[in-house]
Amino acid sequence: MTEIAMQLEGVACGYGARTVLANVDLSIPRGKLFCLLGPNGVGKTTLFKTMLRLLPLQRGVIRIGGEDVARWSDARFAKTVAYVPQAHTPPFPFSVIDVVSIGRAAHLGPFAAPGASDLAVARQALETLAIGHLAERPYTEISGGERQLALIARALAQQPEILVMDEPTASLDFGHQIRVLDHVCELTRRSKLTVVMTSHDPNQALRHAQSVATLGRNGAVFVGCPSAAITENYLFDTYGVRTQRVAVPGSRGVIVPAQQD
Ligand SMILES: Nc1ncnc2c1ncn2[C@@H]1O[C@H](COP(=O)(O)OP(=O)(O)OP(=O)(O)O)[C@@H](O)[C@H]1O
Repeated sequence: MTEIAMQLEGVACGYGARTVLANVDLSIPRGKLFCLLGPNGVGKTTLFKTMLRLLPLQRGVIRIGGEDVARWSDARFAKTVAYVPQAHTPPFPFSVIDVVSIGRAAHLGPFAAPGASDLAVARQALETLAIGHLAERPYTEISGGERQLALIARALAQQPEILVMDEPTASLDFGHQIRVLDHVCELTRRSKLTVVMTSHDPNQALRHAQSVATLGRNGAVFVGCPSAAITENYLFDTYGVRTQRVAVPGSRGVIVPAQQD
């Protein structure tokens, strides 16, 4: 039986009196990569922020390991769940290694500074993503893609059980897109890390995810294996484009725009 890392039951989320998604039920399997697909503005980030307790839950329950997280302390939640937000512009010129070391905060006592072992974990996270050479550079003076990689390194340095990533590869070059997702997939197998991410690329979900949730324009959620969830009908209904899946040996295939006559 599949073990569930995170469960959403009848979740409603939104801003103030406005509800963006009204009734979401999701079971996110432990030790797998779970990808949420959906059009712009449908509510993916809003749902993630609610799952991360950054927005108040309007209705429903969110469980981790079967426990209602509303009862968890912030410290326990921070040790368990790491978040890679969409790339942002930082206010202060911290060095990259300082930014990544912030990921260790959840493991330190109050007011404690990162020690040598924490810095080693942070450096390892940078090396893993092939950006060790940026360690001493000011975070404000690196490229958008490099900043995105640093935020992923910060989340990896946190050594969470659940890694939530909102469009983690949006500003990454082709090679980094594949390497970052290959690496987190490897962590799902090796360390039973659970990865929950959004993407605008159905091929990314096909290649890397074991489970996919598709959000329709009406807020309807379908969850299944990538091949069952990412159908030509879903892509047409959601994005208004005709596609076809082309068979590629050794993979789940590749989705391409359908030929226009
Ligand atoms: N801070 C906010 N206050 C009020 N409404 C917001 C806020 N942020 C987003 N929204 C609205 O909530 C809805 C869902 O936005 P959200 O950012 O969750 O969409 P998304 O699916 O992540 O989109 P995208 O793929 O474009 O990133 C949109 O209508 C958006 O305009």
